[in-house]
Amino acid sequence: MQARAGAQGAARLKVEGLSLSFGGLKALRDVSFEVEPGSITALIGPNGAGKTSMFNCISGFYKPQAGRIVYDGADVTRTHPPERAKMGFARTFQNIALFRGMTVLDNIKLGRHAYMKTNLLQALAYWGPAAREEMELRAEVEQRIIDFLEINHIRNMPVAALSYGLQKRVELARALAMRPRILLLDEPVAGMNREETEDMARFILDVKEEWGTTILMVEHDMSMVMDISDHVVVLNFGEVISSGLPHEVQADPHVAEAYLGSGDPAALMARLKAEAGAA
Ligand SMILES: Nc1ncnc2c1ncn2[C@@H]1O[C@H](COP(=O)(O)OP(=O)(O)OP(=O)(O)O)[C@@H](O)[C@H]1O
Repeated sequence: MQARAGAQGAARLKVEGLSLSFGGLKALRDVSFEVEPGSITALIGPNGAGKTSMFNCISGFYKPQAGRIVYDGADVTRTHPPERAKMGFARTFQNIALFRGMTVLDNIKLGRHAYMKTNLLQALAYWGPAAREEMELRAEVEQRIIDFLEINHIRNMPVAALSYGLQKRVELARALAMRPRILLLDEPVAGMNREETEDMARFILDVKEEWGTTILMVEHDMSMVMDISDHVVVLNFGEVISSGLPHEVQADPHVAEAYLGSGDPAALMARLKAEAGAA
């Protein structure tokens, strides 16, 4: 399949007994879960549950005091973010991290180049045809991503001129340009209206289905999480309190308790759906 050629095979991620403290505060306590290759796994939980801390451990920004992060069988716990990027990790950020004055296309190109040690012009001069082939392949992948995410019409526009929803889409494009084996999405639909949320949910599903990429996302929009996830992990006060299929987690009284302070799953879903509808 043409689109699948952009990805390099889905990765399996295992988090084993991870603990992280900030001084006396335990942000994560003995957290374990697994992200199956080619799945969409959602990490959810109330504010302060430890989701961002977990994400930062997985992408290498935080070093946990205990536990391991195992990527396709290799312990990557102590590796730095650029090394993880080379291994196939790519992420988006809660607050969009794009170069606002630059065009969409240049931002997408930077996603790839940021992690290259060699300056591209030098590479061209010294390696000649091999480097040119790599550049051509990269341009082809970039164009495929632009077509895939339906952003061809804005490719030469500066990011600052785009709507919030489109900026989030460009961030996804930039992450995809790294040809990731695992994509980490930090609140991909936060701040979006309903239509933008539905578009983004469709693109995330398409990335999984057409590229076969493993996806782990942190997200507060419960109806979107329940619609597109294969597996949901729930954190509360730094601990995993539930995990399973979306409908299993939805029916788990521990989850309702954590969000609502009551053990009534039906009341929880009614509230979360109302919140999603109001967004
Ligand atoms: N850099 C930090 N220094 C000190 N404490 C921190 C730091 N980052 C997070 N914490 C604390 O760790 C706990 C977990 O926070 P974290 O941001 O991981 O939760 P979260 O689930 O992502 O929350 P939210 O949904 O509000 O983003 C919180 O009590 C938070 O105050």
